[in-house]
Amino acid sequence: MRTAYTSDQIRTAERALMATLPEGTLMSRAAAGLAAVCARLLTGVHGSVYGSRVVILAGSGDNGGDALYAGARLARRGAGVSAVLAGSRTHEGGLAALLAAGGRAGAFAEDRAADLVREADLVLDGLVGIGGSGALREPYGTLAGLAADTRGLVVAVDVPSGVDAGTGEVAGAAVRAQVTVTFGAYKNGLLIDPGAERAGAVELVDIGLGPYLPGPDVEALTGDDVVRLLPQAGVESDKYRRGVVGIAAGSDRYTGAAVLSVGGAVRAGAGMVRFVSSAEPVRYVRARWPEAVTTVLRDGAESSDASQASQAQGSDGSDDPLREVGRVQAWVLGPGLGTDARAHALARAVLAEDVPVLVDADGLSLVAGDRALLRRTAPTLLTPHAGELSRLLGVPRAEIEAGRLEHVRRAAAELGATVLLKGSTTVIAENGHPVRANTTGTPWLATGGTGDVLSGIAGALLAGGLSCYDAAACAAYLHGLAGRDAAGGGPDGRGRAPIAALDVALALPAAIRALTWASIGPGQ
Ligand SMILES: NC(=O)C1=CN([C@@H]2O[C@H](COP(=O)(O)OP(=O)(O)OC[C@H]3O[C@@H](n4cnc5c(N)ncnc54)[C@H](OP(=O)(O)O)[C@@H]3O)[C@@H](O)[C@H]2O)[C@@H](O)CC1
Ligand SMILES: Nc1ncnc2c1ncn2[C@@H]1O[C@H](COP(=O)(O)OP(=O)(O)O)[C@@H](O)[C@H]1O
Ligand SMILES: [K+]
Repeated sequence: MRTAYTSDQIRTAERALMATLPEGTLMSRAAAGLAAVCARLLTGVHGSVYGSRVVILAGSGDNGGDALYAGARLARRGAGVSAVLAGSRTHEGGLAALLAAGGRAGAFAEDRAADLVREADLVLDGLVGIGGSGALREPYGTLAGLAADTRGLVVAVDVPSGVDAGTGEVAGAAVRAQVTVTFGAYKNGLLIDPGAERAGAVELVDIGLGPYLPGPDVEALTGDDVVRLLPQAGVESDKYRRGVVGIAAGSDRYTGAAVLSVGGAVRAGAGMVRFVSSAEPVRYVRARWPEAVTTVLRDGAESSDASQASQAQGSDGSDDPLREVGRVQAWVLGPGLGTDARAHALARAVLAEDVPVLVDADGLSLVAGDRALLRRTAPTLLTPHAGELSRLLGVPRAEIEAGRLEHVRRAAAELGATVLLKGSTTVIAENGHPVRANTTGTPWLATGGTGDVLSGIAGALLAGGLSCYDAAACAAYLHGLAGRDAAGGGPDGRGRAPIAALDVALALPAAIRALTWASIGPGQ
């Protein structure tokens, strides 16, 4: 598990640790770790530290201090180090160390800074760290812009300047780093977009903070965590014990969503999928996924697919749309369902069942219009994208995208459900737990229908016995991994190409296999 913290949590832990150490020890550890990473990167881009050009963007606080001390270490190894002093003041010890090591420093002047940054092999962003707040003020904003034009690498110190360390929010200009060297522990903003995307690859330098950290504010599953949580097939398994997932999805207008949701469930390892819908989507689902057991709903009544079951409309004339469907351990409700009266009746019936229900897409619109549907005893997992959450919370979509952490938490609290907010970083909130941020995925997943696949994956895991919180996090992880694998290729697997949603479902077993192999190793 990767754990992350707010700035306040980090500061409290740092204070407790500092009280046990001679002054300056932590900054010295931080600078040593930072310099070691920079030396490795410089060797990669320049061939050696000696003779390389390093430019430090130094702000007024300790973040600038870290950068200046690290710069001193690099200067002693023969790098040409220049610092642009951008703040109203400068960390005195750090500046003295740099100058003593042969580095140079000068106050910010735009033309000079632009020339230095452009020609640098490595730009060290020490403008602000966890002490930053709000949009970057000048000249920091200008320097963040200049860093984008360097031909060298940009390395952020602790967090990319302009990224809110506690939330990942970016209020204006922000540094975009290839590598962020962070101290003591991950900060939330390194795991959640837009901040995560600005951070690039994150390297954690241990400064001894571990014992002083509280429970995390945000966490991210690793591949090993996912393997440990995933339901396994064993000798005692049968299709019922492995978990039957019911999927109520699709309409005559939207048949594809149903095919994709069922595909996600089939390929993620459901013991069995029971699919309920009107005639058209049932036809498509049966053609693509013969594994699914289907039930056709017609005109307020239902009749089962001739190949799978008998006539559904009972002699008692009951209008329970689920009466003939058979038992399931969890439901997926919503992809392509429509929002008409019949969809509403089906939603009411599914949400009345005493099993976990995942609500997605049109199911979320129905719930937004009738919150009473969420008054249930069994757990509910909602999987909105930002637009859907905007309707559920009555908050503009842009605000949700800019503040994903705040809004996913608020949704879980207000709606009394587990909430998985989709997007460039998928985040999952459940009251009383750290928010989980997903670290897999690729922007190529931004294509119609991939969310439907996700609903099926999570539904299969719910039916397999995982809690909403674990099912959501594992599904997001596997979905991201399968998306990446489907988009990837080429000799080293690092090529990227457009994908279709069905590719994600098809890539699932191989992605799970590779993950399991990596986690438990061959021969287990
Ligand atoms: N504590 C520890 O044990 C350890 C801490 N460590 C390091 O210390 C870092 C935290 O240092 P910190 O507390 O000095 O804050 P920091 O991030 O440098 O910036 C604060 C200054 O920035 C400014 N400023 C703020 N917002 C701004 C904006 N939007 N736009 C422009 N300027 C803005 C503001 O200054 P002012 O406005 O007064 O000029 C404020 O005073 C941490 O990230 C890590 O790198 C490591 O050495 C390990 C041990
Ligand atoms: N920029 C992005 N980077 C990574 N993943 C993304 C990005 N944009 C969207 N996704 C993922 O793609 C999926 C899209 O789901 P959704 O918006 O419900 O689409 P649809 O309704 O067409 O199925 C989600 O899992 C989401 O997290
Ligand atoms: K920084």
